[in-house]
Amino acid sequence: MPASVTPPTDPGRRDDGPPRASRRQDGRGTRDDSPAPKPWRTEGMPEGGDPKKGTNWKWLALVMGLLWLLLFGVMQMQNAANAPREITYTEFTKQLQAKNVEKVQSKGDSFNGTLRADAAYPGEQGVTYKTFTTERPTWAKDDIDAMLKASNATISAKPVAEEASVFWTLLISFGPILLIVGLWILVLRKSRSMMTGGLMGGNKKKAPVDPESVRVTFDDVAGIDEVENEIYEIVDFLKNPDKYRRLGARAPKGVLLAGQPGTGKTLLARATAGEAEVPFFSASASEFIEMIVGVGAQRVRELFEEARKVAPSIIFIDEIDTIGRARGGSRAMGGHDEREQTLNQILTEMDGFSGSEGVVVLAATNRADVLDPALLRPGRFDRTIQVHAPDAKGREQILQVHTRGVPLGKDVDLTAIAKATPGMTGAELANLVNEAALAAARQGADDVTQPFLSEALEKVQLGAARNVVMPPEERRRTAYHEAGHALLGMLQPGADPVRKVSIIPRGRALGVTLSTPDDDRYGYDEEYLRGRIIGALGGMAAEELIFGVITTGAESDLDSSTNIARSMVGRWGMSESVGPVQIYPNEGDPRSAGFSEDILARADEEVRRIVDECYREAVRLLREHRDKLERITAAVLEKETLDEAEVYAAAGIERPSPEEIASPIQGSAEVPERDSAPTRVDEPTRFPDSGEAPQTGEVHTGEATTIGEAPPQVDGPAPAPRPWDEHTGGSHAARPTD
Ligand SMILES: Nc1ncnc2c1ncn2[C@@H]1O[C@H](COP(=O)(O)OP(=O)(O)OP(=O)(O)O)[C@@H](O)[C@H]1O
Ligand SMILES: [Zn+2]
Repeated sequence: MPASVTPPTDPGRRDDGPPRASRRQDGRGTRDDSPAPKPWRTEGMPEGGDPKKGTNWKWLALVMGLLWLLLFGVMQMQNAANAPREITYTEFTKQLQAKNVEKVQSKGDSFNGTLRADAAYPGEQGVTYKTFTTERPTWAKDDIDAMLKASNATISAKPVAEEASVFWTLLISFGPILLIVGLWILVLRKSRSMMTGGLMGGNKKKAPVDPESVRVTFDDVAGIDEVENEIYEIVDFLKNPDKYRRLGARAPKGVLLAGQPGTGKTLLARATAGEAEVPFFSASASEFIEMIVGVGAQRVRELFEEARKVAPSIIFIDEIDTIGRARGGSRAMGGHDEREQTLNQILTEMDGFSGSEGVVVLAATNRADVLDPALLRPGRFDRTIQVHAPDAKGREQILQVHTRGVPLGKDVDLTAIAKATPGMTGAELANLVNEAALAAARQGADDVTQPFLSEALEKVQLGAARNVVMPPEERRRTAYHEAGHALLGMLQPGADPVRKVSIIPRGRALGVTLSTPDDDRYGYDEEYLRGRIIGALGGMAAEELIFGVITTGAESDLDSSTNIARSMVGRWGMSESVGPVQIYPNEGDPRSAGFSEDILARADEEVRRIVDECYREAVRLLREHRDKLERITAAVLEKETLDEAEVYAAAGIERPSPEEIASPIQGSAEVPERDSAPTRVDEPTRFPDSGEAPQTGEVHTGEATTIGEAPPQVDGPAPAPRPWDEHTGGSHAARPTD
């Protein structure tokens, strides 16, 4: 059976095949890419309730500075007009004799005073003066007293001209100091916000988003009703806090949303805020971390501070695992200290507020299994809500939500699309609709008809076709390779039906075989898994059978088959020799989990044995059914792409009925989600990078875990996409063309 091309869903697909690429093209709310001063975004802030009062300092300083400059200027002008002029004693006596001196004040031999009428200032053309100062030579023999009296001047011992200038004097001496202090505060504030905000980017402040325009409600979230129900309690608390407070109940402080990417965790968090009509602060955990130790913690502090100011409110922290990994875990972002400090700050903040404040922290992760247990303790994220990929009904509802604003053709059958897309997440479905709408727009169509949607689905599932001409020999080899996958997929009892075989090059793949189940499957038995391995090796087996050589084209096939075999042995207890123990930990080296070299070596042997057996079986089956292989090859060479009916017809095999496929599974395997880390091919020992595994002490019932309908288990094993999802399954990597 062909290793199926994925419903392109899973978190960490390794190849760069195109189905993955479009995950983030959907509208992701109000996230924007412009540099923001704080690493979080806010929505639904009450009007005028911008808690960033601090920035007022800037204005204060600016205003103060301007005011001082203004006063200084005025003062200068006044000085220019009214400043006492220094005049000669001769000029003074002249004015006295002219009886033009009104007031005089003297101290010792210096005089200053005011004239009755402006007088021409000697020595400067066209300049007049009214106030003056002068110095009386000590040897002067004139009778100044008599002269003053004769001139009828008022004589005083108090300063005349400077009376008014006390204020100015003060201002002159303190103004600059005030200005400097103001500037200093401004600079301080600025540098602090640079540290905590725009260290790496600009400092543009983002205005709080208009509450109306961003309101997302539960109407926008489809197909995950059971999760909505769980979260509704929080909405209710935020809306009617008194109802709960009266009974002494506290709101949950933290809720962890766990689930693979694109399942709508962010959307759900926003909708929670939207439903409760409270401000929404969102940040990605990785954005807290910078190179400078302490910045992350500072940012966390500020975020909580702001959220508290406008409580009730919701804080959403995405990708919490980037900082919330168990301490000592590897692959942490940023420096170790920085990560830990940031995490500690989050824990401190959460400890610090009582639930009655009304700040609820929602966090999202797709690696709940690697989180630091400290995060999950009571009073922190003590509630985990599993958000699963939707089932067929859910997918249909999601398609409905996303086609609300799309004019659909009459022929569009959303139910059929939902059926054909097992494993796809909300984000992928949103993207599917968008791709179809884009294609329709490109062709100038009036509405989005079924062909557009089918084409988009093919593009999303298989990848966009590449416009290259393959050499005939290469094409033939690819045709046999894909036919091998397809035929084995059809021959395996209970395998997922083959949907499509194509030898049109897409992305890195030269050809693709797609097979998906009729219904969502949640668990897999050993036979089925072996069938997957046999199918995955079918391409390579066909090449060896027909051409007698093996090419590099089977790389991703080997990758996926090895991965399945490893999980069977090391995670799902399907090897007698190793036994029902889980020797491959979620992360890191199994040696560190305390397993002996001996058992690990045995596991390696077992993996080898399983893959060998499957390969031999693949070659045997293809040899036995060579006629069918030839017919499929001929058909795909002729038509390039075969759909389900065509490929079964070419092989002369009857398509299995849904009952045959979806047989109840005994002792099913939990299929883990995979880790997002790229697997290094050069590693001598590769451990399955699988994520969600049954927790220690967890009773595994062996029943298929359902996605969607079943009440989500809090910390139980999460059903997940197939571990081989990350590969374009039946497709094979491009061989070097030369
Ligand atoms: N249940 C759903 N109903 C409607 N739309 C959905 C649903 N799930 C996902 N989507 C669509 O997919 C988009 C992306 O989903 P979202 O960002 O919430 O996923 P996520 O689980 O938070 O992913 P990540 O783990 O990468 O943060 C949403 O904006 C929405 O358009
Ligand atoms: Zn292949």
